[in-house]
Amino acid sequence: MFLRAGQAAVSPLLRSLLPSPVATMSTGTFVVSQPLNYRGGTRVEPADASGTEKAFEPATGRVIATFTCSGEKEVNLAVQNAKAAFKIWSQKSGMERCRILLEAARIIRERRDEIATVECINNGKSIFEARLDIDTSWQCLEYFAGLAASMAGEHIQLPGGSFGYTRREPLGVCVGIGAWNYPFQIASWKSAPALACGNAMVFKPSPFTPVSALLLAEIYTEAGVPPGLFNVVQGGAATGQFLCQHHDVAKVSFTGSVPTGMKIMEMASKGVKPVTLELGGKSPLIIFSDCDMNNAVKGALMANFLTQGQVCCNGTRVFVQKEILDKFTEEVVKQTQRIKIGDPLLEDTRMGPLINRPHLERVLGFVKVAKEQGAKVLCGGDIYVPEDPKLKDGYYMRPCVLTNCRDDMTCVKEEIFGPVMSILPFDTEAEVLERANDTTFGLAAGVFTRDIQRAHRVVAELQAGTCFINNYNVSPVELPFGGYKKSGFGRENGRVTIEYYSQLKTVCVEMGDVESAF
Ligand SMILES: NC(=O)c1ccc[n+]([C@@H]2O[C@H](COP(=O)([O-])OP(=O)(O)OC[C@H]3O[C@@H](n4cnc5c(N)ncnc54)[C@H](O)[C@@H]3O)[C@@H](O)[C@H]2O)c1
Ligand SMILES: NCCCC=O
Repeated sequence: MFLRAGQAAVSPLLRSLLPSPVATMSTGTFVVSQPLNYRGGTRVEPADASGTEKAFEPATGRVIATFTCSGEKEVNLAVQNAKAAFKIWSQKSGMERCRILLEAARIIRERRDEIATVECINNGKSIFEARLDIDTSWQCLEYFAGLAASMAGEHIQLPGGSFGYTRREPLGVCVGIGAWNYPFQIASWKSAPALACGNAMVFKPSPFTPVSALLLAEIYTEAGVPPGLFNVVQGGAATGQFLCQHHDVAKVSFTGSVPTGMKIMEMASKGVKPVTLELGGKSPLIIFSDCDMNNAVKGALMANFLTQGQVCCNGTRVFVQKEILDKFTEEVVKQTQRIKIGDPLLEDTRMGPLINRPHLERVLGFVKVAKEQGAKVLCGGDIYVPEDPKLKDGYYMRPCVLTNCRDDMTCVKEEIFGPVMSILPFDTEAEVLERANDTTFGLAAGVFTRDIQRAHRVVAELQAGTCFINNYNVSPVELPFGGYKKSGFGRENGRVTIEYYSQLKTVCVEMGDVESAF
């Protein structure tokens, strides 16, 4: 589908979310007037409320939706619907589930542009990036569709012809709670393995980005899942708490900050429910002097400026070996200054606005504190006002590169979650490893070097769940993703994720007589 810059065609699916008739979407025009909850295979207004929220278009600062946050009654209804659908879905064979998930993947692929457009409008990331997020979403559905058909237990021989076998069974109703930085991708990465294993899901998006999960729900229905298998409840902390405390919920998969993750774990512990926690990070990126400089510079930008720096696994502590510090820094600054900031729906934009005004101010506050603590701003770190008048109330800033950084500075220790890179010089491998690991987080890490032995030696020592060698922030769905230390536990993607959405039953079969102790 070919689109004019700043515009996207609208399919019937999306038109149902919009005031009709609408032929195209462009920045400053999108409004959602339809209900944003999804239950029992259809959009619904929640049965009760725990407050209201507004969702914004970060590019313009406009309100695009005002919606009711779900109360306990609505959460109960969503869980009941999921329970009913679970009974049907869990009885299907892996092949049957596989076919439906493949159909959902096909629909996402077909509607890639419109889903990406909604993501771009509600989140602020560039359309270029949003499309890549949608790609990793349908790929994830395809991947787990494939695994659905091949999930199997073991057969174990025992003495005297007796034997045992294991069955991999679904958990029941799983809850997914998402962050705002990858709204559609997070909903897909949680629901695809959950559904592939035979579970049902109630998903709660971030109240900042409520829209795209609804598109996923409609796609699942169109692909043929039973009504109620994937439900969406909107809301903030209160709605999330009703979900986590619900006695019919078997598992909670959470993506968000460490403080919220700790609360989720505490709530889940009361019902002895398993949790997956995908939390924050402050990841190191180590650039050795023998690196390929071009790739290392590109890697540093990939590690810091995707989605306006609002990426959990970003490599924001960029350790550079002293011999190449000046050359590397000069090139990173040059390329950072070239990043095209502006209307995220334009094809050549590579950096849109941050998620909202308070977050923009928080990120700018980190830059201010960094300066007070002695860091030097080499570029950016200030508000950017695009020329287009309709963007004047958007939440834009210039991407920032800091030098003169020390390990004890706030900008080096805390997750900023914005486009702020801290450059830190180092001398030796042993020294940089110790400094890289000196953090309570452990989500990701990266190393650039041409020395293959050093690369593997270093990643073996890095305390991080995902390590990149000579690249950064690529997300193939075949690879497990998740954290060490306070960045959480459990994994998303890769074969191992099946273990986090299923339980193992052991069946012991006696072929002889019972040898009783009595
Ligand atoms: N590791 C990962 O895969 C990953 C991916 C994306 C984002 N993140 C992290 O997410 C954070 C940014 O996202 P955020 O600001 O949306 O995080 P957040 O913790 O504020 O909110 C995340 C979700 O939790 C809900 N929530 C808040 N309080 C709750 C409570 N008491 N009970 C239940 N639910 C509650 C929110 O409504 C939202 O849906 C960053 O720290 C980032 O690193 C991690
Ligand atoms: N593409 C994966 C990013 C998840 C973290 O924010």
